[in-house]
Amino acid sequence: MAGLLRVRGASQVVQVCREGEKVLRGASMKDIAVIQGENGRGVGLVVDGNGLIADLGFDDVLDAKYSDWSFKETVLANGSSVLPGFVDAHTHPVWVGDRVNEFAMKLAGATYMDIHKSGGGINFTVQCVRSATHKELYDPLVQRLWSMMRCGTTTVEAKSGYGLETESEVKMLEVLNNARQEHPMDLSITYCGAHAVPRGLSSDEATLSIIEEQIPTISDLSSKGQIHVDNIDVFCEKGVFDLEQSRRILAAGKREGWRINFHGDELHPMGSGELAGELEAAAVSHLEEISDAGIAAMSQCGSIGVLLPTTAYMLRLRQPPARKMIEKGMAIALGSDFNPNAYCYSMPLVMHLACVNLRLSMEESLVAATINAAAALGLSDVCGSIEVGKKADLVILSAPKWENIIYQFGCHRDCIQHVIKEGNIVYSTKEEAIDVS
Ligand SMILES: N=CN[C@@H](CCC(=O)O)C(=O)O
Ligand SMILES: [Zn+2]
Repeated sequence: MAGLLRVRGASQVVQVCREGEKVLRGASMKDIAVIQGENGRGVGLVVDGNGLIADLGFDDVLDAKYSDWSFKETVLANGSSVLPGFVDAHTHPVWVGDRVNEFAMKLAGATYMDIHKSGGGINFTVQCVRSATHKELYDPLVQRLWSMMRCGTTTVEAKSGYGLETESEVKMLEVLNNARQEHPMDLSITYCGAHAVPRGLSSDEATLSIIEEQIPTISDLSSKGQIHVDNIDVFCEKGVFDLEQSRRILAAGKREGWRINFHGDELHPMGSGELAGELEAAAVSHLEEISDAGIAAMSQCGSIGVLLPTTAYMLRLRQPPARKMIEKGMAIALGSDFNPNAYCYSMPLVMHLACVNLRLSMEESLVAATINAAAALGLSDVCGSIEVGKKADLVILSAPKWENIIYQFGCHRDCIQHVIKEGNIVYSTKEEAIDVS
């Protein structure tokens, strides 16, 4: 048999879960599955010709079992830890136009909405994206996907939302679809035409244009196989789209078969958690201002809270009540929220912030950045853990204990040795550890 990859000599393989769990809640978030090497016996795994995990365990056992397999490559993990590739459950990676000046404004006391109202924020990016060509959007997107991959991310949710009218939203979705074909990163694509109210329209007029024009056009293009959309998103926020407008837009997206995954309860309590329960949303992001009733509704319907510690940190917001969510049995995931307001694509840094500011343990952070983030995107049957039959999406560290990827904050460049996507080595700082046969 011909396999794609053999990884051997690791100190530990951090599976995260091993019983085919689709999502972890409550106390089970603390109890991650790890195969630990012992007494000089290394551990590793076998990847089949389709890039899927065929087996894992002690090297001597795997060597005997797969002695008649040949492998395209072997990674000698050399006493280091192997983790699942990270899943980033919330990003805005398609944009042009520099907004570094807004950081100084924020440090001087401006709020997110002050910047938005003064002509900066989303509407500034919208202006730049509307006048950009396909290539001008595609090239930086691809660079950003590589940057994310070098931080260990192998699957990412990616939104449109800087077009806010049909032609430019379609352009953004086309750019994302092209990247999905051409880049090794797995993308879950989200239509976010309700990211802001475009200049010149009221929020009611924008709602109508989304429901009567944008969604039908995108739906038509997807039924012709020209673009693919996985999720629908709305920025449900005071001064943007209110609860009723959000309900109408999300319900219209749901009728198209798109998964509901929206921005809610970020700056003001909007009742977004409760709306998620009513619409059976797959996920809601931010949730700094979620109510107790919202937590109960999301726990009840299995909707996943995607927490974004970079944004709460950058904007000095109240932190989302992550401990309460876990106690109440609500599933939580993590995302980087990479966008021109919060310029961070590093999931290791996101996990670190989640530990310090959201008070998660390192195990809970890892679960939220792998299997639960995959669940938020409906992908936890194919990625998010190291289990037989799943994609061989892996991060191999330079350290023997996995916790280093969170502890060594800002140091992922030194801590990550190899990133593997479906059995192919896509990034490596240690070429000499790769044996090509
Ligand atoms: N809150 C709304 N959207 C983004 C910000 C996008 C932007 O400022 O460009 C977020 O998730 O943080
Ligand atoms: Zn966002």
